[in-house]
Amino acid sequence: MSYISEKRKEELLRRYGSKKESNANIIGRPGLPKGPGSKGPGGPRGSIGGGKPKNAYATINRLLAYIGRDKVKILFVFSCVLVSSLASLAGSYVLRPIINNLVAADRTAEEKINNLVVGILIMACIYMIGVLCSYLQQRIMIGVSQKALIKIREDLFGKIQKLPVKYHDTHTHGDVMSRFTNDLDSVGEMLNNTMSQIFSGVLTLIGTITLMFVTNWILALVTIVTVPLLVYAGGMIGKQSRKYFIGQQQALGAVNGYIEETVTGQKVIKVFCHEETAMGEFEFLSDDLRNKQMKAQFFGGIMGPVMGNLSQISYALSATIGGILCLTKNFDIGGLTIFTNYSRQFSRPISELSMQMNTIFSALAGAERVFEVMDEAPETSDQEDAIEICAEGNRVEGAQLIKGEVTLKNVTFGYVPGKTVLKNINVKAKPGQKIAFVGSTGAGKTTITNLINRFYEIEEGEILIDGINIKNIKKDSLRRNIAMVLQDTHLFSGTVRENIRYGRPDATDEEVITAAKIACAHSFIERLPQGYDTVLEGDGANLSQGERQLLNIARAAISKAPILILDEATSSVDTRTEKHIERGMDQLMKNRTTFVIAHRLSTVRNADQIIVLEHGEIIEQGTHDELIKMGGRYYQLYTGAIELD
Ligand SMILES: Nc1ncnc2c1ncn2[C@@H]1O[C@H](COP(=O)(O)OP(=O)(O)OP(=O)(O)O)[C@@H](O)[C@H]1O
Repeated sequence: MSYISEKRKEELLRRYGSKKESNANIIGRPGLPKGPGSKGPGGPRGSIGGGKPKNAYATINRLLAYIGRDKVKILFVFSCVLVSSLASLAGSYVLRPIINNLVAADRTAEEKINNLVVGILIMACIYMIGVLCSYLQQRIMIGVSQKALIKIREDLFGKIQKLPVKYHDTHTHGDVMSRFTNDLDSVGEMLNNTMSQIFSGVLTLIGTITLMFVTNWILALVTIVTVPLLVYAGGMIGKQSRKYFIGQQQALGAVNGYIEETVTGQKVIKVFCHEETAMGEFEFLSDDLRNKQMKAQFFGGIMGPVMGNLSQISYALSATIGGILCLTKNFDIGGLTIFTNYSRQFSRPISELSMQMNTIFSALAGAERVFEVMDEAPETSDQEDAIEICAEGNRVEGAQLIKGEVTLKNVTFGYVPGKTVLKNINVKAKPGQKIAFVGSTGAGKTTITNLINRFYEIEEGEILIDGINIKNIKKDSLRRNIAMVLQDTHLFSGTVRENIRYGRPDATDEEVITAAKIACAHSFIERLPQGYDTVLEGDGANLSQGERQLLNIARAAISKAPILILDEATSSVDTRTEKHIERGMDQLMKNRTTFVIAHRLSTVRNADQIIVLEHGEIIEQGTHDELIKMGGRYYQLYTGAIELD
């Protein structure tokens, strides 16, 4: 194992442990072992931070609202829990007359056997009813909780679709994913088992104590003395196991986060020969997980034995005092037998409830994280009088026809308050014109395009399309009229044809091919094994970066939007291909108002206007020839006197 400094160790734990909570879900997550008699699938599996929920009461109410949609079924489930808990208590209670009958001196052997058979049959019936109710309760509850969970998942997914781009820009994918996986999992586990287990536990506890008092109040008082001890021990062990369980989940998150990063970064690791370092760091994180896991599993595992042993104290006490009462106070043997049974049983619900606290806490914390997303402000909704727009080639009834003139008037914008990214931007693009933005990295080029399609709202200035403020246009309609080719090429799982058609779902097969031809993608698609029907895997991993980009261009080409935004659209195709698709691009841009962002200045030479941005401000503006004549920044960039940095 290669040497890892203490500082790096701390860094690994901090960085990966808190980074991607979702990662805890990549590889199986061990839960705590089952509590004694627990019906659940193990300990809590909440989110890593699964500490205490912040507002448990409100969260429970919201969860109940989801579950409460099936009121009748819930009522039935609780009735079943009630009957099965009573059956388990009554089953033991029947033992009393059976034993008393067996030890009675005034009965014949035949009478004893008859009574025994009847007693056993009654007992069997009671237990059968209990088993049936447990089965029904389990089946129905799973149905109800799964339905509630699906609804929560749908609501969450629906909300994600409505969140503004800003939300996705400020939250890691891992964080969003973890709400769908870890957090919803732990909520599901609680809904599946915990609710009915708590109810059954409380009922069994109350029932056992009541029957103990009914059987013999003196013995009951003796047994009750041990309750505080049981509650204290259960609480203490539960607290410890909760603490170590969170540590275990964090360590697991760290291991999985490290795996994810090294698997996705395999090429870079190989290029820089970091294999051994990666192995060493992984072993360190793995060891840390093992240590924390051992503690978590230990505390999870000792709950049952400790509670069991403590309940032996009350068992021994009640057996001794009960024996004395039998001899001196006419206490019946049957009564003593069932009492000792109850005193043995009675620690079970307490330890079960203590174990459930882990699941409940992590599930409520998970539910809170889910509801947190649901409560996020959605994208600003359209104004009531917002209008629809359409272009000549794609007329929509009732929509205002636009030609595609785009005007930015005194636009000032910042992503975060106090940090201005764009300062007083004024641009006027006439219909069909090509406007190019050039400038160094971080100058604000992409930001301008983010504002035109309202990914972000501007505070100062206005953006107009054919004189209409974009705030007065329905967002859907606005975006339908702006086609974009983004820097990051994203393709969906599906065929090449489906991916191109994403730009306009009602496009015909011929239109798909025409669009591909415009983007110069047709010839490479033809060479694919199934041509247009080739299925793309994992974001188009079976294509080259340039080919992916050509599909993105085809997707924009198929749309009939009058405004086009090309953000580094040809950056990932080689110069030869770029030359090749130039003609296609010209055709794509024909009759469309186009905004081009390009690092290669040769591609923007023929633009109607070139806008040079520096630190969010326009420093030069004009045609290529004008700017060259001016001999300023653009001239320097173009002649290579300075480079874009
Ligand atoms: N979502 C965001 N939140 C906060 N700041 C951002 C965000 N996106 C961009 N920025 C900042 O805004 C500034 C302009 O970014 P922008 O992406 O517009 O630059 P660009 O000119 O397109 O750069 P490049 O040529 O590298 O793509 C940068 O300083 C960047 O750090």
